[in-house]
Amino acid sequence: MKSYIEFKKVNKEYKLGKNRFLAVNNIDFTIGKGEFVVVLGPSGAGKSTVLNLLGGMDTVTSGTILVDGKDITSCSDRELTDYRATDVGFIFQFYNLIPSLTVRENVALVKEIVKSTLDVESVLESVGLNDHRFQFPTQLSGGEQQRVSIARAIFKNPKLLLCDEPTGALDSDTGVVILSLLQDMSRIEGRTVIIVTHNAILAEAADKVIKLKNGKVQEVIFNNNPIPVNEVNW
Ligand SMILES: Nc1ncnc2c1ncn2[C@@H]1O[C@H](COP(=O)(O)OP(=O)(O)OP(=O)(O)O)[C@@H](O)[C@H]1O
Repeated sequence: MKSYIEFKKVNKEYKLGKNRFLAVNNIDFTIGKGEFVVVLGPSGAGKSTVLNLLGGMDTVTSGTILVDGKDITSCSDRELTDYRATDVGFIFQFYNLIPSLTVRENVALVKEIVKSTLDVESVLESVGLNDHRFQFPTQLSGGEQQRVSIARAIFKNPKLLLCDEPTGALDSDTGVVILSLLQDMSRIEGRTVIIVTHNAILAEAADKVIKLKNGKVQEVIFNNNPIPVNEVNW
C-alpha cells in the first residue's frame, strides 16, 4: 500500500532542567491510507508523543513527518492550526464534552472552527446516537459519551483519526463496542485510524502494529489477516 503517513528520522527531545531527554529517538515508519493501526508499548515508550507529533499538537526536534504528501514539520503555526482543525480528528481517554450542551450541540459546535463538515444527523446515526441526540452528557453512559467524542471527531470529515487510549476509562465490553466502531471507520468509511493502547490483544484486529520501546521503533508487524474487533478473544 502506498504510504500516506511517513515518519522520517523523527526525534523529539524534552529539556528537564539541565538534562535533555529523547522521548522519540530516530523513528521511521509508514502508514497507508485507510489502515487500522495500533501503537503498542510500555508506559513512557513515546506512544502519546508520536501521536501528538502526528496530530500537530507538538513539534519535532528534528526529522520529517509527511501526511498525504504534506510536510507538517515545515508548516507555519497558522498552517498547523488549519491542519489540526480540518485534517485530524482526535479521540482521547476522557471525552472532553461540554456538559451544558446536548449531544447534537456538542458535535455541531465543530462548525464554529471548520467550514466544511458532514451532515450532523448522519454522523450521529453512524455512531448509534440517534436516540440520544437531545440528551446531555451527564445523562449518558461512558461508552455513549465516547461515541459523542467519536461523532465530534468525524463530523469534520478528517483524513486521520488519532485515538489515545480511547477505551481507557471504559469497561471491557463497552471498550470492544467502541473499538469496533473505530475499526468500522477504517473498514467502511476508509479513514486512516491510529490507536494508542496498552492492550496488546488489539493487534489481532489491526492491519499494522507499531511497537515502541524507549522512544524507538522496536518492531513493525504487518497483519495480513486482521480480524473484526468483536471476534478478538478478549
Ligand atoms: N512535555 C513533556 N516534557 C517532558 N517530558 C515529557 C513530555 N511529554 C512526554 N515526556 C516524557 O516522554 C516520555 C514518553 O512519554 P509518552 O507520554 O509519549 O509515553 P507513552 O508511551 O504514551 O506512555 P503512557 O503509556 O504511560 O501514556 C516519558 O518519559 C515522558 O515523561
